[in-house]
Amino acid sequence: MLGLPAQVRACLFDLDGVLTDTAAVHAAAWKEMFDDYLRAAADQAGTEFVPFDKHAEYDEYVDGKPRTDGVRDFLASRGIELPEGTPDDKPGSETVNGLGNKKNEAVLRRIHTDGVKVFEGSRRYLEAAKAAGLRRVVVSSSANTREVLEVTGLAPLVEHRVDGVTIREENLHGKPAPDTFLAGAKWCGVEPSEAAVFEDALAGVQAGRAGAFGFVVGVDRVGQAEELTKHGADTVVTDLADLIDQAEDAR
Ligand SMILES: O=P(O)(O)OC[C@H]1O[C@@H](O)[C@H](O)[C@@H](O)[C@@H]1O
Repeated sequence: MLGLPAQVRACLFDLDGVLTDTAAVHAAAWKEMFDDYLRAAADQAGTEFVPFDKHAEYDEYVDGKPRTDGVRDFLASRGIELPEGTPDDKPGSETVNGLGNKKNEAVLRRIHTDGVKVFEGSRRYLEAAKAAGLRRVVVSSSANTREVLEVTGLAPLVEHRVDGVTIREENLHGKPAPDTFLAGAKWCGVEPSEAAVFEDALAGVQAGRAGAFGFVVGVDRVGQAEELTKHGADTVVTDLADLIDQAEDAR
């Protein structure tokens, strides 16, 4: 059904880059924050400023992960370790939370000024999944999931959210650990083998593989089909509507 194996009863959708065109918005906000930090650090140390690469470094160290994991993992790749701080640290203070808060200001500013675009093929897929009686949960690392689902009008198509707020409140491991997707399947009352994961991030398909889900759909928005397959995708599409079309063609 809908391009999924017959045993699948629940769909676990990532948000940024799968349902909404917000992966690039996040990447740009990360770059703005990291470049300010790296430039100031290089000035202070008298070393060369090496900017954040919003494609290669974003995909490898940041994409799909909870905010503080993204800060920590990227800085570690540059040999930098900062104190954790606390969630209410002033945006821009030199802690993992302070830098994360600054990135959040940047992403919210961009969301409010530029708006959020929904991938129409994804809206069509959500509607088809609802009509087919499949369970529908959004599983995202973003603490801004609720707001994004509301401003885009996708909220009524989604039954439940496991997001950055849930991760913090319930102390879950973020992607690439499978915990958030497992929580989504549990909420639906299905086994992981009866759930399909839809992901555009390498950390996300990796979580799908780690949780032994019934099917992992890699959504390739940036030309990384091969990497998605290597990290755990069972199939790769460029648009969720392709799955509907493939299923119709196969009839
Ligand atoms: O900073 P937020 O909105 O809580 O989002 C955390 C992460 O959420 C993921 O969905 C995005 O792929 C990442 O780019 C983002 O950094």
